[in-house]
Amino acid sequence: GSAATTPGFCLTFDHRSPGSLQQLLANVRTELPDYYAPWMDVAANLPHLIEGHQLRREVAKMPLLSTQYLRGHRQLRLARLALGFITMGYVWQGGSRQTVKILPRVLAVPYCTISELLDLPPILVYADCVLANWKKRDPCGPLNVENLDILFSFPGGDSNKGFFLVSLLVEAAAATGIKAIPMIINAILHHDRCSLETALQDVALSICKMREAFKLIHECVNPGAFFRSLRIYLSGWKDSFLMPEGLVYEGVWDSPKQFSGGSAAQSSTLQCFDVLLGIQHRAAQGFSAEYLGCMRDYMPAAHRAFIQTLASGPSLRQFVLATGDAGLRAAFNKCVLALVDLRSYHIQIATKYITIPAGRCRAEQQQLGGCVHEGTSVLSERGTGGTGFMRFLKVVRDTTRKAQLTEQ
Ligand code: HEM
Ligand SMILES: Brc1ccc(-c2csc3nccn23)cc1
Repeated sequence: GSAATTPGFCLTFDHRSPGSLQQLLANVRTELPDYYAPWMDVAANLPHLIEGHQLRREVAKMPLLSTQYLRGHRQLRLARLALGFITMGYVWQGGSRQTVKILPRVLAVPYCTISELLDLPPILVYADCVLANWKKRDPCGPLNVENLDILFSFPGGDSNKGFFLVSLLVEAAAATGIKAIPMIINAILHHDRCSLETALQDVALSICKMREAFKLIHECVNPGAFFRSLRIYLSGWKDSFLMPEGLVYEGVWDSPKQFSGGSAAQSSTLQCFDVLLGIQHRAAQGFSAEYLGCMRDYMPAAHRAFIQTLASGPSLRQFVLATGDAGLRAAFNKCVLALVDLRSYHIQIATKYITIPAGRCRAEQQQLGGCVHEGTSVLSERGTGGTGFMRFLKVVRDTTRKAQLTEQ
């Protein structure tokens, strides 16, 4: 791997290490030993079982399997992915009206055992359903929408696939920018302005490519399907009015536990670029600064460690300012502005896919007098037409914009 080696400060990419950022691109193994067929069959059939109201019956028939036959990081990630989808389906299959308060032991025991081994919370996270939920149709083919498929899905049809795969492609576009980070740290430690400027240009280009990949969302995700179905399943049970105590993990803990619903604040790449550029997000409308920080506990341990190491390393901002070099300042600001553009584009997407359908849904509600079930994930702002998360997204975008370096 590439490493910035100096006493006391070492940033490495070990392509072999589990959870490395490169793991995103390595083909996830799509099969486990047959012994785990009961999990894989239910997870692979989830939309059908949920729509047919058979999921609970299927889970009741499940044997309590041992996790000892899982070999290595990839199999643990795949087993966790399958159990995560089943768990979310099991809790939310009845919408917000009949939520489940107890996760049966045949799911809870192995799910918590594997989550403990992977140092991840026993709830579906971004690293599961975006980073590990894909396979190439043709293993030798390219990493693009035509040659990719997701492994597991919730009800909501192809919009699931679109949402998860487009997020994956945005992450994949970030890879070159992430790889430039050790070079940036190295260049700072060696006062090498030329290499630093080149590496910053790589980061800016990579973030522009992320925005390009983002455009695929329009042809791959249908707003209505997304808003109505998928987002409920990403909801969590922390500070949730639907599950005020949280979820009982039967056979694991005897009191209910709370865990946050899925959020892309769990994406390590955006948090890496924020830390690299010294962008600190402070409290914003309902989402406190620690919200972004807490979400690091919902990332793979290797990603969390990488961000921590980056945050404790030399400050790029201070270095660029100290040189007083206009070229470096310009290269730095190009990275910041690329991030602002990406977040602005993302806000347009969130408006099209949540705020507008939410408004339409509320109008229907008023006519029908009924009340559509609302999840509790940030993707499904209750009743407020999404002002909560929208303000959060705008504050994060505006904080990014303020991070530009001005002439001292
Ligand atoms: C239909 C498409 C999408 C919708 C409706 C959507 C909606 C949202 C919402 C509501 C939030 C704020 C709450 C939260 O963290 O979950 C959010 C955050 C976020 N989303 Fe998405 N999103 C979409 C696609 C994407 C894609 C493709 C990416 C690419 C990686 C992405 C990256 C992020 C990031 C990084 C955050 C955290 C806030 C930030 O760092 O700016 N989103 N999104
Ligand atoms: Br779990 C889970 C967590 C996050 C996401 C996701 C991918 S892109 C995006 N913006 C907001 C959320 N989000 C999907 C599943």
